Parts: sequence; C-alpha cells; structure tokens
Amino acid sequence: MNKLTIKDLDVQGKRVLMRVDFNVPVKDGVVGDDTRITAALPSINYVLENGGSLVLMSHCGRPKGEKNMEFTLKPAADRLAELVSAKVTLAPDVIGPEVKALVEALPAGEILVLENVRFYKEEEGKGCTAEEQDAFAKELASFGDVYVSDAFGTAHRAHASMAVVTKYIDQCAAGFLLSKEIEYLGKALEAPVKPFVAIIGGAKISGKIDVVTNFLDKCDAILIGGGMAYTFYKAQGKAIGGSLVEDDKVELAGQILQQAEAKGVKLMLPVDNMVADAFSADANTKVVGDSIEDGWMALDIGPKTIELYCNEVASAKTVVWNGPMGCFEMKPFAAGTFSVCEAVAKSDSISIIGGGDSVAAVNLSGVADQMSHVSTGGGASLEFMEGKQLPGIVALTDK
Ligand SMILES: Nc1ncnc2c1ncn2[C@@H]1O[C@H](COP(=O)(O)OP(=O)(O)O)[C@@H](O)[C@H]1O
Ligand SMILES: O=C(OP(=O)(O)O)[C@H](O)COP(=O)(O)O
Repeated sequence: MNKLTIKDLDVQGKRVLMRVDFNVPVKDGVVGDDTRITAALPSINYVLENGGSLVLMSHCGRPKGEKNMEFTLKPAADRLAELVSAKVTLAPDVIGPEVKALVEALPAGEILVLENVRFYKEEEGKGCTAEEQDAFAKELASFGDVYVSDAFGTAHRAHASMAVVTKYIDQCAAGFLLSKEIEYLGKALEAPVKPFVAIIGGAKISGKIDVVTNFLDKCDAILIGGGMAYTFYKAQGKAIGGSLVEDDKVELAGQILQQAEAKGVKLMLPVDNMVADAFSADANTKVVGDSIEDGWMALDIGPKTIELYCNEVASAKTVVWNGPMGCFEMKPFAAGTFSVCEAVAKSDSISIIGGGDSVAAVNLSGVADQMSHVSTGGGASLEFMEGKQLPGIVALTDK
C-alpha cells in the first residue's frame, strides 16, 4: 500500500485522532460481539505505548443524523475500558465546547471516545451542504495532531470522519488493522483458486446487490440467502408475503438473474424457507417452499436449501461469505447460518468471511479459527474485492 501507515508517524506527545469501526452488535446496553473492538487494539495500544493520547471516533448503527441514545457508543467505550489498561472517557457529544475542553485536557496515555459521529447529519453528508460537512470535519480535525484510520469496515463510506477530516490534517495514516485487511484481501483475490463460491445474505440489500453483479464475472457459483433472497424472488414473480424486500432493487435483481443465466454462472436462491408469522423468536413457524403467503415472512433458509448450499461449499476452493442466511440472532432462525458456517469451516477452501453480523455468527458458532480470514468489513471487503477504490483509503496521505 502506498499510503502512510501508523508506523510512519511520530506519536510521542501527540494527540492522535483515530477513526475506528465500533459498529458492534449491542443488546441491553452490552456489546454482543467485540471483534471489531479487539481488532483495533494493536493500533490503540501502539499509540498509548509510544507516548500519544487518543481521540477515538466511530459510528454505531444508523441514527440518521439524530442524537438518538439508542445508538450511543457507551457500550463500546465500556467494553474498550475492559480491554485496555488506559483510562477511557466517553465524551457527551461529538463536537462542541464541552468536547473541545475534554480533548484539550487529555493527557498522554489516555483515551477519549467521541459520541456516535452519525448523531450529526454532516457525518454522512445527507441533508446538509458541503460547507456544513466541511465545518464539521474541520472541527473533528482540530481534535488531532495526526489522523489514523483503522475503520476498515467503514472504508467504503465517503463520510466526514473517514474522507473529509483528512483534508484538514497533514499526516493521515492507515492503522494496523486497515493495513492487514488490505494486504490479505488483495492477495487472496488476485487469482482465486477455483471453484470460487460467493455466499451473499444479510439485510443490507442495496449495499450488497451490486457486488452480486460483479461476482458474476469471477465466481463459479453464487448462493443467495438471508433478506437478500426475497428481492430476487419478487423479480421472479414469486409471492414473498411480509419478507424483507427492497422494491427499487427488484429490477436489478431480475437483470442479475438473466446475466447469470447468460454467463453460465450458478446463481442459487433458496428452494425452501423457514417462515414466521411475526418477527419474533416466539412466532409460529413452518417450513415452506419458494412461495411465501401473506401473513408470513421468511426469516431463514429451509433444510433443503441448507443441504444444497452446504454441498456447494464442500467442493469450493475459495469461499467469500458476507451476510447471514437468516435472523440467526433468534434461535428458530439460526440453522441456515450456522450450518453454512460449519460447512465453510469444514471445507478445504480459502475462506473469507466479512460483515459485522456475519463475523458475530462465525464467532458464536465457535469455528472462527477454522476460517482463513475473518474480515471486520462486510460491505467494505466486498467493494474492495470488486476492485473499487475505497474512499476511506484513498483519503489517506500518500507515501
Ligand atoms: N430473512 C431475513 N429477513 C430479515 N433480516 C434478515 C434475514 N436474514 C438475515 N437478516 C438479518 O441481516 C442482518 C445482517 O445483515 P448485514 O448487515 O447485511 O450483514 P453483515 O453485518 O454481516 O454485513 C442480521 O441482523 C440478520 O438478522
Ligand atoms: O457494519 C458495517 O458494515 P457491514 O455490515 O457491511 O460490515 C460498517 O460499520 C458500515 O456501516 P454502514 O453500512 O451502516 O455504513
């Protein structure tokens, strides 16, 4: 990588403004899976051990520019405090005089975590002018002498704390995690060993459906599961009941199906589904085929699909997996995700898993150590593997 890295910086006596991705699953105010926090520890500890202080920035969830405390970074800051020996303080806000005072009083060896940067619409730059976004980024930049990004999971977002703040700080470097991810993903996808199977699921349809198009030219098979599947069903004219769908992606899904056929790529959709009459672990459930009646929603792939997908994975030599096969957080809808997870672990393939929730699922299933690479980025790793330039990397200082 031709970008400055954290090792190129002299952090002694400096305030390091570091963007991390602490967008972690939280339940009842407690972090469920701390992979993204532990993954940033090498960079965090490096700064502290080398005489710097740290101002950490992250988002959590999608609060859409509102200060909604449902999305506070407190659980992440609390978990970080358990993982480092340094004092960790959570600022009451992202910017403003109170935060500025905390930053200025921050001694070397301590960490200040700013509140969720997405509490401000300027972070994503939606619903504000470019000037307003610049002013927000400039204020963030004033909190650091140097900037480090270790937020690989957010590197595909051209947001203020990722790609605008960098205009106002001279030295902007990649942290250890960001550097490691780029190196691994770059090497693995340079010439993937075939058969190359991609498994795409989850709920972020608009963020991930484009990658399916790109994988048509690279993969031998693409297995679609999770909430992604029903936009494809709709494109095929199938009934989807109350299942997740993004209506403005139905047309694209239809085009992808046609392209897959023309290119001879095996694009597989669930042949059966676990459906529920409510989005709840206590809902009534049943297994149905590929048509979902009104009053029911598909929350997991069904047993026949599990078998088909696991067989496909068993013969793969490279597997890229992003997005769970169902709502694995609820026990009745976890079988698809965990079965596919075990199949990937057992397979004799180079396996790359990405995405906050997918990684949480892999950790829960206890087979994380059998995967070749567990990436902290879902959308980011997909876009990187597509060959796209990630704004959060482009913005860093050239060497
Ligand atoms: N059939 C489904 N309907 C609704 N949500 C689903 C379905 N399958 C999976 N999900 C949800 O998708 C979420 C993860 O999606 P996403 O953010 O795209 O994945 P990742 O974080 O791995 O990138 C999980 O919280 C899971 O509950
Ligand atoms: O969790 C993330 O992405 P992922 O679910 O694709 O891994 C990142 O924190 C980016 O979050 P965003 O997709 O709300 O911009």
